[in-house]
Amino acid sequence: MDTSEYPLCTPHLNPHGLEIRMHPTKGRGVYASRPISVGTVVEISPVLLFGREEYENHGKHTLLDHYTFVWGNGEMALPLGLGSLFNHSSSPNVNYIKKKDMGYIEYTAARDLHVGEELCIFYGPNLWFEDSSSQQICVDKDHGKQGWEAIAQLDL
Ligand SMILES: C[S@@+](CC[C@H](N)C(=O)[O-])C[C@H]1O[C@@H](n2cnc3c(N)ncnc32)[C@H](O)[C@@H]1O
Repeated sequence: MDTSEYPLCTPHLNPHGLEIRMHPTKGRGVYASRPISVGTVVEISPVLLFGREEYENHGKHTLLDHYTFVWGNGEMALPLGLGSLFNHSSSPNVNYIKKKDMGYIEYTAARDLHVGEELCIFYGPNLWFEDSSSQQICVDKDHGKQGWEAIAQLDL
């Protein structure tokens, strides 16, 4: 994914001082500028929903496919706000829960977070890119069928 056109740091208003910064290999990511305690709700992202047909015929053939979460019943959800910018970690420091009835995703600190630390979520076991945080090579050649869909299996 080419993120070279983005600035190194993007202004963002967040009550916990989260910042959007450019990581050398992962692209943009979300970082703590202040200490954050375990259990803090760090972000609430309303979602933009795509129906099964629209996503199958259009969305999944675009950049959207790097950002959408499986929502259920064939629907896919694009988090608006910081929710689209959390990178993946196999040992995430942020948990999330899909509030399907309310149409948003809530992200919570899984442990105490330190200044300068990147906030990451777990995308699932089937990645479509090389995970540069763990140095593990884990490329799914058929990510259109898996990738984010693995998150639905976890469905917190
Ligand atoms: C939801 S986006 C996250 C925000 C993205 N970094 C950006 O700048 O728009 C998912 C994409 O970020 C990149 N990414 C996320 N986690 C990564 C990781 N651990 N290692 C390498 N790339 C990662 C991959 O290109 C992936 O398709």
